[in-house]
Parts: sequence; structure tokens; C-alpha cells
Amino acid sequence: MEVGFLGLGIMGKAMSMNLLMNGFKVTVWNRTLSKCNELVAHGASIGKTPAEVINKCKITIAMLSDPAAALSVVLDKDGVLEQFCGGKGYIDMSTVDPETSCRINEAITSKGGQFLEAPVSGSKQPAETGQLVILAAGDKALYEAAMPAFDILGKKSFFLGQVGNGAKMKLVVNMIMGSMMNAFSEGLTLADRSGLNPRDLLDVLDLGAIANPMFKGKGPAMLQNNYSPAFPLKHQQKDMRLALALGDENSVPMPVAAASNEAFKKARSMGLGDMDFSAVFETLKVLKHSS
Ligand SMILES: NC(=O)C1=CN([C@@H]2O[C@H](COP(=O)(O)OP(=O)(O)OC[C@H]3O[C@@H](n4cnc5c(N)ncnc54)[C@H](OP(=O)(O)O)[C@@H]3O)[C@@H](O)[C@H]2O)C=CC1
Ligand SMILES: O=CC(=O)O
Repeated sequence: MEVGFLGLGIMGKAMSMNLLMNGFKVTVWNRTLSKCNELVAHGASIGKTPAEVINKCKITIAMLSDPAAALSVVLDKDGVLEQFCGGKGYIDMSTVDPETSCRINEAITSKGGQFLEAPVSGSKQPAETGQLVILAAGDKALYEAAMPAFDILGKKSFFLGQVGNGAKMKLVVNMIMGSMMNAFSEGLTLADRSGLNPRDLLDVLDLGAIANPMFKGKGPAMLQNNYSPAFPLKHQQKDMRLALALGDENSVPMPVAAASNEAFKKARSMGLGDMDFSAVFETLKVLKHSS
């Protein structure tokens, strides 16, 4: 199967490499074109623009940072839309808001194409090992056509109905995840400042009802001030912001998420946006130094 792939950041690079290593023919594009070199060294072809990739491939996947990037790659000069026509499919796996997904859907279908949103749950390592959870919505026929690729990229795919539902599900999941990370950071800080060993807290948490892979995976690194990015903090803050907007639209009070968003904003203001989202832990250390 041949696919195009737009966006070779942390996720896109791992996902496109995984497709390549599993026998797919992949044509890649990235805004910073030099990031294509590693994929090309492993057998990928390169498109110099998104339009060039669309022209070549029947199905193209995008994995881009945020709504502005997702829209720009479709609508701007040399973008996806310039070459779109009937018989082609576009799958946007970026985390965006439902409105952005709907705008892209309208643009693609106005050219006779098929559109699927398919954001993913799971970070750098699940992307590398094909263990993502795929949250698809939109064109069912394209979903079925893309299943061989989804089977490589993920451990489970959900088809959630109309365009927007995939984005909503992803935002709900990441709103919960971001709030959990803040509660975890506060717990580690409270343990430390009240005279406990935070490493003991990790062991206690891991044996109880709130054990989870995130605490287990990130906790030891956080205690060593290691925030090597798997999920960049700026993207987690974007997801909190978009989830809060979804809460506004639906009159859902979300005080915990709102407080978490403020903590991620504070971390961004401290220059931690490109670090892993667990770096929100650092915002609590600032309080210690200033007291
Ligand atoms: N990392 C993670 O754990 C997960 C991330 N996600 C979501 O996946 C998406 C990608 O995340 P991730 O790979 O971590 O992000 P990165 O920041 O590593 O990569 C972002 C990608 O978007 C491109 N990009 C940014 N702005 C533009 C623009 N204006 N025009 C064209 N391309 C642009 C970047 O290009 P360039 O290289 O030129 O900067 C890069 O390819 C995000 O929506 C994120 O929320 C979802 C699940 C897990
Ligand atoms: O969006 C991030 C993730 O880990 O899922």
C-alpha cells in the first residue's frame, strides 16, 4: 500500500517510519524539509510540498502540531487542496478541535475527496511500537481502506461516527490526562515537602487503585528533573485550552481542568513548552524558591 505522510515531528516521524518498516511505500513531507532525510535513508520518497504528496498518493496522512498548522497545510499555497480530487483520501491524525476538523472536511469533500479525522491516544513510544489507540470519525469507507495502515500504527481503532467526534474524544482524554499530571505533580511535591521520600510514594501509588502507566513511566524521570519530550508541554496546554472551549460550548463546569490549564500556561511562560508535559512539575518548585 502507498501512503503520503505530512508532518515528521515526534509522532509523525515514528509513525511514518513504522509504516515504512512494515512494507508500506511512503512519500513524506515536512515543513522543515531536512527532517525528511532520515525517512528517505530508510526508503521513503520525498514530496517538496503537500500538494506534490497529494498528487502522488491516493491516501495521505497528516500529523501536525495544532489547528493553525492543520489548516495551513490544507488551505495555503502548495497545500493539500490544490491537488485534491475525487478518489483520494485525507486522514488528519493531529489533535485539533472539532471545528477545525469540520473545516478540513468541508474543504476536502468540496473537491470530491474523502476525509477522516483520526487523532491518537498514546505518545512517542506507542507510536514507535505501533501501540496507539486510534480515534477515527468521518468517512467510513476511507476508515476501512486505511485499516491496513491503522493496524500497523495502533493496537485498537475506534470509529466514532461523524467528523468532530474523534477530536472531541481525544480532547476529553487529554483533559483528564493533563489534570492527572497536575495532581501527580502536587502529590510528589507534597510528599517531598512534608518529609516523605517521593520514591516511596511512587511505589505506594503503583500498588493501589490509581496505578497507571503514566505515573509509573514518568514519575522516576520527573524525580531526576528529566523532561526529555515525548509529549511536548505546549501541545498538552493546547489540548487543555481546546477541551475547555468544548466545555464552554456544552456548559460543563471544569474547575480542575481550568486550574491545570493555568499550570501548563505558567510552565510555558517559564520556557518549558518544548519539554515533556511532565515539566509542569517545575512550576511547583518555583513556589518553594520564592517562599
Ligand atoms: N507527542 C505525543 O506524545 C502526542 C502528540 N499528539 C498530537 O500529535 C500532533 C503532533 O505532535 P508531535 O509530533 O508531538 O509534535 P511536534 O511538535 O514534534 O511536531 C509538530 C509537527 O507539525 C509541523 N508544523 C508545525 N507548524 C506547522 C505549520 N504552520 N505548517 C506546517 N507544519 C507545521 C512541524 O514541522 P517542523 O518540523 O517544520 O516544525 C512538525 O512536523 C499534535 O497535534 C499533538 O497534540 C497526539 C498524541 C501523542
Ligand atoms: O496526546 C498525548 C498522548 O499521550 O496521548
